[in-house]
Amino acid sequence: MQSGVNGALSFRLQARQLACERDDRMLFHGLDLEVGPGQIVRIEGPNGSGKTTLLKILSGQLGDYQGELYWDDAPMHAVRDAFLANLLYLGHAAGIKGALTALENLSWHQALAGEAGDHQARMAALAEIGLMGFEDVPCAQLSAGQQRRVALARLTLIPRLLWVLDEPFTAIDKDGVAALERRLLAHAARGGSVILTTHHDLAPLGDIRRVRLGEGGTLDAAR
Ligand SMILES: Nc1ncnc2c1ncn2[C@@H]1O[C@H](COP(=O)(O)OP(=O)(O)OP(=O)(O)O)[C@@H](O)[C@H]1O
Repeated sequence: MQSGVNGALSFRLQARQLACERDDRMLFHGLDLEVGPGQIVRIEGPNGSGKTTLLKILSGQLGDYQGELYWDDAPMHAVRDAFLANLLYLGHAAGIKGALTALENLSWHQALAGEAGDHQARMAALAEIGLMGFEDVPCAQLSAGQQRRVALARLTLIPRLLWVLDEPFTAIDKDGVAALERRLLAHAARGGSVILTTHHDLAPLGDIRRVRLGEGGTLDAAR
């Protein structure tokens, strides 16, 4: 597996026969999934069907499930650090600290990711996401959509092959949705991959695959 988006890429996240139960209810079972360079996978399903739970399992945040995860054909537990070095996870909540400014939040996230980063790059990322002029405002004073935009600036600042995005379009306006769709496609075109959930009706996102979680643990996979 190569770790640079600009290099020749070959990586693979595989899930085999995943199953997860919550409160005596099977969210999903028998789930096989494979994601590699250039692919976008959308996890679909009604509220409570297990989409967030699945994304957390796939991003290594939960251990209480059945089945196996592999990164580049190696069991996840054996290559966890290498996997995490290639992962960018954006959760359902924006993950922004309200007391910090947009710039400070980005510095903080870069530090957490082990990325040095610089002021100029952060300013450019905020400009790209439409937040020029708001860089020194405490995020608690930004709107929900602006806070989400600060979170999304991490996609620019923290280079990772695999993006796992839980409802990334939440609170984003129409232009922002279109810009994020373009960004996802561009990431895939450069050889990255995306696993996402969204309740939005998206424009066709290239060669997107869909995995649908249903009530009672049913599972459909369709293109
Ligand atoms: N830590 C937990 N402990 C117990 N039950 C949980 C836990 N986390 C989630 N659940 C339950 O698992 C089910 C699936 O939750 P999850 O958040 O994965 O659904 P979702 O498909 O992402 O829903 P939504 O579309 O509303 O975001 C829900 O019924 C939820 O109550």
